[in-house]
Amino acid sequence: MTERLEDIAIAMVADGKGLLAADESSGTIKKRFDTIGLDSTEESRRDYREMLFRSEEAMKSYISGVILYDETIRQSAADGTKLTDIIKAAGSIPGIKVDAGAKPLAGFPGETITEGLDGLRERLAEYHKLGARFAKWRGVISISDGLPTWGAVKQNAQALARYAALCQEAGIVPIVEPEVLMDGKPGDHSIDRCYEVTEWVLKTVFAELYDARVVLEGMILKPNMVIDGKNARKASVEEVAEKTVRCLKSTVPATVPGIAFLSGGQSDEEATAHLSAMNAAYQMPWKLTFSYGRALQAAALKAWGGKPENVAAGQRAFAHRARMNALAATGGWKEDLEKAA
Ligand SMILES: O=P(O)(O)OC[C@H]1O[C@](O)(COP(=O)(O)O)[C@@H](O)[C@@H]1O
Repeated sequence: MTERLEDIAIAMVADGKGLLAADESSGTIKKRFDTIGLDSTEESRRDYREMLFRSEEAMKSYISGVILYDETIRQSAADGTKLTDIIKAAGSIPGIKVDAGAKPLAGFPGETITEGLDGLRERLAEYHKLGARFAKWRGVISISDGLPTWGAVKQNAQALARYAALCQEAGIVPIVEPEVLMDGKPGDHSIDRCYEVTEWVLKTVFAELYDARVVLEGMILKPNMVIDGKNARKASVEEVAEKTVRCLKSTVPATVPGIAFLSGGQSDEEATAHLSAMNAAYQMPWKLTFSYGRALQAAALKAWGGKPENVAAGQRAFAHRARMNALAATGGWKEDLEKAA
């Protein structure tokens, strides 16, 4: 039976479910493990991710898909079961990060271009065999005086579009992630500047997707929220929700089935509150859910602390955050639920 891209995309944003971004590259996972004083080794990375994927209740009820890293999609659990089989057994879909990271963009000081297009067709064919049914590529846009430039916005959008077209050719749903950083340097930009840049970036990305003949029904968008820079004042939850929804409505075609936000350095509860406020207050043509890395994992990582005896505590922390975000995906999260837990 052939799997239709449209059906995979719809399943990825099923009601009250969202994506777990567990695709930290080696450098990023090392940074995360440093916070709990744990060495990043092939085994510790496996143990950590196995703990998350074996959180049965959370995976079955709240997580529609998991974004994996190249190492993880090939890894097996301590008992020899493939990690992808654990994910599938929970009714969740394995996905894969296929970009090779953001590298300095020649001629554009302070800006980056995401690499990884060379050989991508062949890699996608292999990932499909390994069980991946969706992929992810992240373009990174920084805000500072005079940045971003048109050159960087355009080149990142073109790379995202070429990646997305290759994914669809391979029967893989592309998650298109153009991230306007909130925690870049200096990070003191206002929410209105974030709005302006995000709108520009999304308009450019959808123009490039159109030129590349990407089928919008078979993709998911992973954007940043419209939010103040990390070192600026903090807008209210209502303001973030209103500006984010307005920006998305003016840039994202209604045929896109779903939008799954990145958390980008927001605290766990902020990321949940913002998502819930959008879903509670606005009518939208697409599903709005989460594809969080840090905001889904930070509490679990801390509770686990790299110790086998803390696996159950880590899983409880993960299940709680997954449930809170699943509620937010339908607008039903309340602050009291955090306190009660
Ligand atoms: O290691 P990388 O490639 O820099 O990716 C960083 C992370 O950014 C994300 O795109 C979003 O994560 P956050 O929700 O933590 O911002 C994840 O999918 C990914 O793991």
